[in-house]
Amino acid sequence: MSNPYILEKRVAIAAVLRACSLTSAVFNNLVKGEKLTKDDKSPVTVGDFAAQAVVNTILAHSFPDDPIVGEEDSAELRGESNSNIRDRVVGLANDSLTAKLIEGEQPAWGIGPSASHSADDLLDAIDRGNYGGGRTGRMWTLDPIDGTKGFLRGEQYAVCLAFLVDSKVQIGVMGCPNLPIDAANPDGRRGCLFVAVRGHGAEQCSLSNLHEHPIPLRIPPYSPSTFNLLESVESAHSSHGFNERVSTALGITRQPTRMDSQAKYCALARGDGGVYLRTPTGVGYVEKIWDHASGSLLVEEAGGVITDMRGEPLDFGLGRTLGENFGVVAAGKEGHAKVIAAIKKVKEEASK
Ligand SMILES: Nc1ncnc2c1ncn2[C@@H]1O[C@H](COP(=O)(O)OS(=O)(=O)O)[C@@H](OP(=O)(O)O)[C@H]1O
Ligand SMILES: [Mg+2]
Ligand SMILES: [Mg+2]
Ligand SMILES: [Mg+2]
Repeated sequence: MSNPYILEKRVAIAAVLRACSLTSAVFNNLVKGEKLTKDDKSPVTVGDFAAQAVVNTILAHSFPDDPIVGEEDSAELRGESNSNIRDRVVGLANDSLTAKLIEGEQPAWGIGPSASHSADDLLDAIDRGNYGGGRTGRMWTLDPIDGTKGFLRGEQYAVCLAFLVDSKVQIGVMGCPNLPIDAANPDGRRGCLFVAVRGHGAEQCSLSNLHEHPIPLRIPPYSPSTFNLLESVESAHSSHGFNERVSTALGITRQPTRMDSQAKYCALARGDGGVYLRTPTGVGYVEKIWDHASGSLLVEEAGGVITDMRGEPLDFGLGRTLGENFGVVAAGKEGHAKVIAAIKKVKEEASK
């Protein structure tokens, strides 16, 4: 069957590409004071706000009735005390939206030299991401910069956009500006785009040229000598201690790969690492749908399996969070079954 969501895919790719150019430019010119701290103490930069404004503006042009669950909102930008940050966000978003069209892009998508927007329009565009989520209908979810801490360190981050129908992810697009194109050549060229369409597979190509080196993604069969963990850099986001016990139970000898953001799902999908393992740190944090939606489809379309730590499917239909899931395990089929069994064993030992 052909992909029924061709336009959604093309628009999503255009939006993520523009957001990636924006975030790369922000990183190269980030100046002190362009970062805020949110109520949960996590950082947010002008790049996160501007990228959300750009993606949501583009989505609103093609799909005006589609709701969006986006990570950021504009409240902090509306106060006078942050007017310098607001001006910078507006400037960055307009630079991105008005950049010249590249092959395949359409002016009707709200982009191109005449697509400048007012500050109010762009703040409202950010707030189009305030949708509460839900079980039925069409919906998008966006993480304009996933791994903001990695972004600030100059390490891995990802612009992540997913399209869902009846709470099932149909399209996942992820831009990873700092990820090496060839995992075997970590010092080589960087910047990858990952695209997954349900029932139609997953592929990687270069961010700077979509026709360059498109590679279909397939998670390789389980192999004990190469299998290892992909885990968060931040120990507050995934329990490194629990993960280590799972690793020992599995007899893994390789060190874990610590990487920020959903770039971990991308690495897994191209066979660079064995299992994405995210285990709660015990602070009652509930995972957000935008942190996993696009990555989950990438893994599934690369032939893998993704569940929570109990083996339950991720439920994207409960609102803005994965309210009933506990941790995340994603791997090839055989590796996934082994990891779920190892988690069970570690938990049983801990409760003795
Ligand atoms: N306590 C806690 N537990 C679990 N997850 C949390 C927690 N706090 C934050 N977050 C979310 O983690 C997102 C960053 O993704 P990763 O953890 O995979 O990357 S990192 O290595 O930790 O940077 C990060 O996404 P961004 O805010 O988009 O960077 C958060 O949504
Ligand atoms: Mg995130
Ligand atoms: Mg984010
Ligand atoms: Mg954040």
